[in-house]
Amino acid sequence: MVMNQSPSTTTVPASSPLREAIRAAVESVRADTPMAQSFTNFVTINLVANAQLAAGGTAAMSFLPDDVIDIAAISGATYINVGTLLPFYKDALGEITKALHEKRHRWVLDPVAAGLGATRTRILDGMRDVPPAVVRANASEILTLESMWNPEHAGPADDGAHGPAGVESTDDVDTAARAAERLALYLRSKDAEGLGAVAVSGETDLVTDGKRTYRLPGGDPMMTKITGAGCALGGVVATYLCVADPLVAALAASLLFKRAGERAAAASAGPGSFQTAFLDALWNTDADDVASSTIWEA
Ligand SMILES: Nc1ncnc2c1ncn2[C@@H]1O[C@H](COP(=O)(O)OP(=O)(O)O)[C@@H](O)[C@H]1O
Ligand SMILES: Cc1ncsc1CCOP(=O)(O)O
Ligand SMILES: [Mg+2]
Repeated sequence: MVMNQSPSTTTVPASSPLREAIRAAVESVRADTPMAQSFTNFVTINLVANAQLAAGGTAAMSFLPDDVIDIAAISGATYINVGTLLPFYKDALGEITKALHEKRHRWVLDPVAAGLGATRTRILDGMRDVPPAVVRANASEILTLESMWNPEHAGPADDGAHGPAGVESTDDVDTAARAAERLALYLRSKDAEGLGAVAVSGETDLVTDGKRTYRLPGGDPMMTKITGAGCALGGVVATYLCVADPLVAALAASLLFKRAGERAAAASAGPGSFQTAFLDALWNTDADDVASSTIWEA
């Protein structure tokens, strides 16, 4: 489906500091091969690592708190995903996120299935005071996490929200726009440098730092027919976070995925070949392709 531009948005000009920053992030990852470690779910862990490599970075997966905290010292950023919960996660994630916050080490959270089950809620609630630099999630997860974390939560501004979902979204991206902006402001209020961003994925992605909000059309519905496109996107946001600020990292990764999804759909015949084509497309999509993408500013 082709998404039309809303009359209330403008297109970010072809030549702009934002596009230059996105281009620089993509080039810098290709040139410097930064490492972003992950504590992620065991369904999609392989795709996350391969996507990070295909974007030009490197990967390291770990689940032992001491190890994750030690690796943070040589990792440009960390990716944390709560998709598949194991008994030890309850204590491990609290210990890790507290240490990352104390070290001012930047990390990305994918709150997979936020709102589903008391244990996941307890784990995410435990991150409220030590939050990440970037939250990357689908619309339902953003709506749930924002209402859980933000003391300024404005109530029913997100009319039409469907509440907690499984790993798939039951809400559209626009429904979560205000919540994403409030969540981004909350992240920034907790960051030592006042930086933070939220990336909401869907048919048209939304990326915001709470003050500026961008919409990124494109991609392909086939991206929802493989497991882990969202998780891999979170991992690649962490890869870009090694070299760029949270807003630019979230934009660069989201745009790379949109362009790669389009290429992969054109080159594949179904979910199996799409996943392979998608990794190839991440590898073959260059900084020009990413930085010249359509970007609408709200
Ligand atoms: N209907 C769609 N059309 C085009 N791209 C999509 C669509 N749905 C999701 N995507 C893309 O797929 C990737 C994963 O997003 P999403 O499926 O929302 O995440 P999650 O797997 O966490 O629910 C993102 O790059 C997003 O832009
Ligand atoms: C199927 C599944 N179950 C727990 S985590 C997970 C993967 C979710 O991946 P994504 O959020 O990228 O769709
Ligand atoms: Mg997800």
